[in-house]
Amino acid sequence: MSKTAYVRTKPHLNIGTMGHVDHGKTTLTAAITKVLAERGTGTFVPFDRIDRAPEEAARGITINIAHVEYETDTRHYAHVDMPGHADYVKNMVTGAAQLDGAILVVSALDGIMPQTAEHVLLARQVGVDHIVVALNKADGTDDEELIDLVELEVRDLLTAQGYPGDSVPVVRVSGLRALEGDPRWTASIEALLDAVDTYVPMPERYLDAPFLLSVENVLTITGRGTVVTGAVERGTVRVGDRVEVLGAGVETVVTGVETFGKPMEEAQAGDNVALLLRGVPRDAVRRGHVVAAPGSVVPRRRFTAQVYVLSAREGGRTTPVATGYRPQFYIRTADVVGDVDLGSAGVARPGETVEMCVELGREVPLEPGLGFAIREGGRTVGAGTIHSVGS
Ligand SMILES: Nc1nc2c(ncn2[C@@H]2O[C@H](COP(=O)(O)OP(=O)(O)OP(=O)(O)O)[C@@H](O)[C@H]2O)c(=O)[nH]1
Ligand SMILES: [Mg+2]
Repeated sequence: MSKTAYVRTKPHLNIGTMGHVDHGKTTLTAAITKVLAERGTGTFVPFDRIDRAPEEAARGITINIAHVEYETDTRHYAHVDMPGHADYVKNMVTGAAQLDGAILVVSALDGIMPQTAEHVLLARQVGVDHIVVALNKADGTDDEELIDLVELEVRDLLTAQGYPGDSVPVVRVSGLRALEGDPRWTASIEALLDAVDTYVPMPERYLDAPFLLSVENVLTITGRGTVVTGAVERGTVRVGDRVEVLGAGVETVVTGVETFGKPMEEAQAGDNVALLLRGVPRDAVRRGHVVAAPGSVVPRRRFTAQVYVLSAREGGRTTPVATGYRPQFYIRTADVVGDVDLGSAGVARPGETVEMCVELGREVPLEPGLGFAIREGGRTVGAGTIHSVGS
């Protein structure tokens, strides 16, 4: 590989924008890259380059297209811009699973909307412990009291979902005006980035654990082979390492490691990477498969979990679920059907937290503490954490 190598000079964190459709996530993402490009620690990524479809970008070993990278004075960030449309919550779940922190984008003009609440709930469930709020479109009104009300509403929502709503940073911004170069609003983006830098702590990285990466995307590079992309959940990986692809049932060797198109000597827990795998046919690997150190994880079908069944108000079901219920389970990047057994209780009503036994339709690597979402007919109906794992 002749490209400039990635040099690890600052701690790396994964961050993302989430929030209701049209509240300005992509505009804000573009504005952040513009402000940092002007500081000299990033490259400007225009709106239409962030918002394009993944198929259009499947060239070279590259990261999932919704990712951009930038640096502040103290950190290197990979930033994923998550779509707000309900159909894309699945991406949100799997994307959020790897976030060290999130920027919740709420339009100051519209306030919290159904997907604002859904994303916060999912973020909580998949273990995103730190949220910074961008009250976007603050250029659209002079009515500070209106924005104060929206801020209160957002703080209440965060508190209700178990976040410290009173102390979460809430920054009034305008992605659009900052993109246009308006100094007042450029400063608002600086303030947002400072809040992210200081409020989101550097997470603990399990570098000594056996390597594990859950596959987000699979690409083919003509003449070179199959590439998988995703975030390294734990451990490290280098060119020449043997790995197992769970789900595909193959063991192979990593022949290339890159981040944002730059070769890396070693990828570590927390890094967003692309791995070139020797001799693995393109159609053998899928999103949801797990690449891991050989023999380090055992795929399972059964587990017990504590599950919160979303209320109708949160976009969940209006009727209870019962033993025999068969929804989709979103675990890491996998999407698997599963049979629910509610034991002696037999039913769970929307708004309740219950214990359940689940038997998945196929084996996936499972472990206690792993979070997941339950989806049905294109919407999230539950969120849980695995307690114990069976056969
Ligand atoms: N006035 C104003 N409009 C904005 C601002 N940010 C975004 N917009 C407008 O809001 C609309 C939606 O912006 P996007 O950035 O596409 O929103 P999004 O959240 O990425 O939308 P999805 O990806 O579809 O969920 C566009 O017309 C933007 O120009 C802002 O700060 N102020
Ligand atoms: Mg968008």
